Amino acid sequence: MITRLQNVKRLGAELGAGALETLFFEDGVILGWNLDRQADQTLDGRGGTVVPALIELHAHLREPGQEEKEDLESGLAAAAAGGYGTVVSMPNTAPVVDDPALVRSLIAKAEGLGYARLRPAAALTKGQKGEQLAELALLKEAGAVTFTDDGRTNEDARMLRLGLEYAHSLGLVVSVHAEDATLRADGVMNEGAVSESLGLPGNPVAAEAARVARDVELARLTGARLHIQHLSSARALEIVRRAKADGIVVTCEVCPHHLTLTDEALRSFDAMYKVAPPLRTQADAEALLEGLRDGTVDCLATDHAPHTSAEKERDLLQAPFGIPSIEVAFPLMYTRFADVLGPAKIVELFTSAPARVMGWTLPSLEEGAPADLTVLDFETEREVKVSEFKSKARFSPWAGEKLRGWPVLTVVGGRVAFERASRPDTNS
Ligand SMILES: NC(=O)N[C@@H](CC(=O)O)C(=O)O
Ligand SMILES: [Zn+2]
Ligand SMILES: [Zn+2]
Repeated sequence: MITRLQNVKRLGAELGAGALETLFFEDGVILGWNLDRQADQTLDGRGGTVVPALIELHAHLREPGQEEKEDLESGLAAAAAGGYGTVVSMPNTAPVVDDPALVRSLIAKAEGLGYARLRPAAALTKGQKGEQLAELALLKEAGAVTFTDDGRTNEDARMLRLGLEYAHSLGLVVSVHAEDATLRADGVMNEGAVSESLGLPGNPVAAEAARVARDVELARLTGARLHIQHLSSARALEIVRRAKADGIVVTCEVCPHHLTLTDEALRSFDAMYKVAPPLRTQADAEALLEGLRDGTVDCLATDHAPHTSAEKERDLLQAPFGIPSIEVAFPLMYTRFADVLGPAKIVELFTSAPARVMGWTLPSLEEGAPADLTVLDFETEREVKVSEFKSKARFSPWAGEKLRGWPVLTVVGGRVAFERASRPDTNS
């Protein structure tokens, strides 16, 4: 079946300046632009800008075992609504994804849903306990794309060393939640002036910086590919910057919440803002933005971490860590930072950049590439409405904010995975 996607612009130097073009694809593969071909189906891009579908390297989809928070269907539908065509899911589920059969069944189930593609991360250690390596080769064979004990920290340095070496021999990246658990202790927010004034237990920047320093040394030792997840502090970023200058193979991601929120938000005592690593200071957020600008930060990832409203309504000491953001990440980053970074750079940070981190073929809209694409509307301002979320987590730090850059059409493997109602405020 041939599909034509009409009325779309390509991302050029000047936003909105390009001519309206038509992109053709057949059976999930791009045929080319403006062809003289008959089509069986026509999609309308409504004047939006078409880019390769976004790639998410870090999302908690909670299946199996925590479906009250999220499941594959709600999580991948939410991802498609956020413009993503590919999602790397975290393995801190119940049970943990440390079993090749589970990896296979998750991928098979996701394929049947028709939303974003699932490319699961598997646990680095059995049960994410840090005691024994998981069966990395078999997990890779089953479809796991990276190994991580995210949700937990890699306290045993020797185990991480072994994991890095083994993963490297398989050609895969190890992704780490870099916080020293003993230093982080029972901290519920960033340790600093705000935690002191609120009398809440703090988690110091040193917990992250010290762990990043250790892990960078393990990357140096092994020559393996280390990816640091959700980097949150200026200090840790500086360590990555120096490591890169030294030629160490290390990559890192930052999350929208660490760029747009600070520990001041905790003055509300709202556990919605409780996340690991914690929201830091304005100076940290600015340093992360500079890291994006100068290339020290490799890509954006959401760390979409849904929980039930009941869980997040508990007090700060009791509530679980995590902020969901997969449905708003792109418009949020675009609206806040297009003037600093430029739209093309922001798109890159959500597309080629994560692919490069994982060592995947770079996404493209040229002939022969998979028909995974997203149409972005840079013009229409729409409000963040949690009632419209596909995610089960119907709360957001950005609820009520007016944003631009919303995905209006997401196509995965040539099939429509998401389409937004054409006018805002018509359906709610
Ligand atoms: N980031 C979080 O605050 N929470 C994540 C775990 C994690 O990413 O470490 C979760 O699974 O909820
Ligand atoms: Zn983590
Ligand atoms: Zn995470």
